[in-house]
Amino acid sequence: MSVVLGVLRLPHGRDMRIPIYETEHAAGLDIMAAIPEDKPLNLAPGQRELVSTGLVLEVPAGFEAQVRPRSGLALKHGVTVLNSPGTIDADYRGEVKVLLINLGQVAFEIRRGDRIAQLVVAPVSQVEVVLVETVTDTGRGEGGFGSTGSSA
Ligand SMILES: O=c1ccn([C@H]2C[C@H](O)[C@@H](COP(=O)(O)OP(=O)(O)OP(=O)(O)O)O2)c(=O)[nH]1
Ligand SMILES: [Mg+2]
Repeated sequence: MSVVLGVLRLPHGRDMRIPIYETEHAAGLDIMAAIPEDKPLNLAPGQRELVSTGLVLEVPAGFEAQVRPRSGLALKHGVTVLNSPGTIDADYRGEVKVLLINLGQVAFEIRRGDRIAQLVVAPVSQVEVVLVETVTDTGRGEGGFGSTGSSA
């Protein structure tokens, strides 16, 4: 059975196309900037901005929607999602927004309808949190952060 993602377009996003998978097995649904046509966003180097998408999602319980960067924007312009991957909780009913940052050297202009990020819908587990006094021994133990060596 397919997983259904409810997508509501807010008034300022009514004319925008709904997110679609661009290829047969794409993981991400591209989402667009729903900013005013006459007010493009000029993202200066180092600047971050919360960008409207005009979308409210109804993510099914047991899933989340992740807001991920588009690799092309990152490679060509140094523009990425600051809090990547952003988390859209299944019970969130506000507008999905994308926190973009320009890590490049030059300003980057975003216009209405530009694809700024992608949504990946993924299953999540809510666990039962149990307070314990000890944890089991393992081979790794406390080793981490490069403890297994730096060579391939
Ligand atoms: O990139 C993002 C990340 C989050 N959200 C929305 C949906 C999410 O369900 C809500 C809360 O996100 P998060 O838990 O990451 O933020 P918080 O700082 O912990 O805020 P809160 O106290 O509201 O949980 O904000 C977005 O629209 N875009
Ligand atoms: Mg939170």
